[in-house]
Amino acid sequence: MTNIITRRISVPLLSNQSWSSMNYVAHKNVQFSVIGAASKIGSNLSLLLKQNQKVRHLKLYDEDTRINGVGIELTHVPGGPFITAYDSDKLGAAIQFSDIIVMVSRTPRKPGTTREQMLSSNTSVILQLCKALANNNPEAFLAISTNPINSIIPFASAMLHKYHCYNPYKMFGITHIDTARSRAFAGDALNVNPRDLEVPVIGGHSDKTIVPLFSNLTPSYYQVDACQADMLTRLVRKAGTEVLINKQGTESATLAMAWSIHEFVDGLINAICGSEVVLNCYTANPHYGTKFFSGPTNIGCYGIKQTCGNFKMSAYESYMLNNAISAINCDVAIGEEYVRYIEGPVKR
Ligand SMILES: NC(=O)c1ccc[n+]([C@@H]2O[C@H](COP(=O)([O-])OP(=O)(O)OC[C@H]3O[C@@H](n4cnc5c(N)ncnc54)[C@H](O)[C@@H]3O)[C@@H](O)[C@H]2O)c1
Ligand SMILES: O=C(O)C[C@H](O)C(=O)O
Repeated sequence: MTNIITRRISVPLLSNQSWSSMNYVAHKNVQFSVIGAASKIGSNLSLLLKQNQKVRHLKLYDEDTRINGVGIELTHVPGGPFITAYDSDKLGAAIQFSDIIVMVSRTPRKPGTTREQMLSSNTSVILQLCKALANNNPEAFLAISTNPINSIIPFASAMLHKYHCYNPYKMFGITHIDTARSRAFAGDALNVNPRDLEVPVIGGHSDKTIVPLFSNLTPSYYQVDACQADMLTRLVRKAGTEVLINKQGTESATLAMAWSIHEFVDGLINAICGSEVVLNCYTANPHYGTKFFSGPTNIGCYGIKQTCGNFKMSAYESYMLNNAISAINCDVAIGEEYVRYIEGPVKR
């Protein structure tokens, strides 16, 4: 694996102190595109968005023409946003004028594989989206849940940089499932309502790089001891694989994933509508010595206002973070390097 990293593509870095004093622009009734909307994640997410009062127009795209059936069915749910479905070669129209584009395609992993091994299966669909974004809507917020997040976001960022439309303030890798799981598991362990809990999760989105900070659990009168923290961390890191194995390889996490993507994008919608929000996501962030990093991120209507900075950590968490940093650096380099394999010189 090590030989791959011979030449790196540099993309501009975000400072974690940036954009702190931008004014709000009230901007309601968001237009939203879901790419990969015929899948279980995509259609469940679309159903949740159909009930989101802040969305005016929901555009559904999938390469699979069954997306038209999903679109028709959603029009039978009374009220909510106007629905349009797009298939095959209509990706450009599907993303044009949208404030937020969420990418949930393409290949999920099978038992026995790691997320890292998904890169070659999933770059082509990201490449298509980057081209369409450059040509049709470079100003949109772009949120991607396609695995492997740790490498796909650097790959997409380098691609958009090549197309002269990379905006690090508006590019998000969706890692919200890790906070959802951390809250759910901590709630069970403490026998409290998980919806009342917040757990920052930093690092990346893979077994070696998810670092939940149970020492920072809030409200702070709830505490987990060292033994519980170790057990919960292992559970969160293995949660995706556990779902995969118990669904007997037929699919990865889809329902909790649709729910958690909706909780995440609802926060992005609130940001676009003028609120300042803090959301867990994987973005450009050099603070920990990696180009990209996941953690609680402050977002406003123009995008990221401040990426996550320092946390007080237990010795156990610091140890895991150190290991995660070297793994993230490797994943980022592989993602950036993949641009050269897939594209060669820029063609538009
Ligand atoms: N970030 C996370 O926490 C997280 C969680 C779960 C799944 N995932 C990832 O999400 C991705 C999709 O997983 P899934 O279970 O929904 O897969 P799936 O196979 O159920 O669905 C994939 C969808 O992508 C569509 N698709 C394929 N090629 C396309 C193209 N060129 N353009 C548009 N759509 C296209 C397919 O038609 C299908 O509807 C995988 O990479 C998976 O690992 C990420
Ligand atoms: O584990 C997977 O492959 C899907 C996803 O990343 C998850 O965490 O459930």
